[in-house]
Amino acid sequence: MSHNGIPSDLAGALDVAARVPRLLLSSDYDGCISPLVSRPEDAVPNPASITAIVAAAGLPDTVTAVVSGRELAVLAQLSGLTPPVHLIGSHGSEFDTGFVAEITDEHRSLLERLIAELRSIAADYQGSMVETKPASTVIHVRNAARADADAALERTRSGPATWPGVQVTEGKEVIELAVIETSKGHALDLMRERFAADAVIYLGDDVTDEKAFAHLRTANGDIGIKVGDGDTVAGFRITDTHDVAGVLEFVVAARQGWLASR
Ligand SMILES: O=P(O)(O)OC[C@H]1O[C@H](O[C@H]2O[C@H](CO)[C@@H](O)[C@H](O)[C@H]2O)[C@H](O)[C@@H](O)[C@@H]1O
Repeated sequence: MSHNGIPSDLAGALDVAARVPRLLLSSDYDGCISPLVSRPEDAVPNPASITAIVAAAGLPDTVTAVVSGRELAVLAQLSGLTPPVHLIGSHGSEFDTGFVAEITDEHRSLLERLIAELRSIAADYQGSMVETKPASTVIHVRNAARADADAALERTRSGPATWPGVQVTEGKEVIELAVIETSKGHALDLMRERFAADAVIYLGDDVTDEKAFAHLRTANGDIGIKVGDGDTVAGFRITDTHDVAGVLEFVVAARQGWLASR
């Protein structure tokens, strides 16, 4: 280990990435900037991570982004982050300019049926609940007894998750059913191109973040950092949200030092 729980190989890679002409520093929200909690509406960000992201956004030629599964408005409210930090919601499909794909009446009608079906499933399993977003709905089972949680998830998998036109994402004690395709990887591609970033750093903890890791160009200096356990294609791993703050602070300090020395 070297700095703040950051493995030394990761610290070395971050030190190189911090010296590129144009850097995109990006992260997932839940499980990275905020610890996972029982109630989604209580997901408060780690203040150290917020301070570091805001500091990075104020540096020359440094773009910052939070790419979340959350609805954009909720992400903005929970994180408290504002421009120049870029917020991208709905698993990479919802920008401040709107959704990357049009949400049609047909999509909205399918979404209404999905919400009704998930609510009917959740009603049968104490502790489960349904979250609604503009292009998707989520069944949450974190607060249900294990057997109830498993049964609710299985009914979702074998029921509404099989309906035509439904995009399924399994996450941490959740299954999300969307009516449009989403990809954090495409969101990173768009950001990279828009800001002509020479390197991209991305931190994520969940299955949905694997699409982001898969779009990184690690041979060119991009860095993917998996937070916590689980299979991943990311090149590096750290333990928890405290380490996320450590990584963000490390990048800010390294880039400030490099910028000052030029
Ligand atoms: O892409 P993210 O920013 O990580 O968002 C993914 C999902 O996060 C939320 O659910 C997760 O966090 C909750 C609060 O800590 C937790 O209770 C739940 O079990 C987790 O799965 C959010 O509610 C979802 O809408 C996001 O898609």
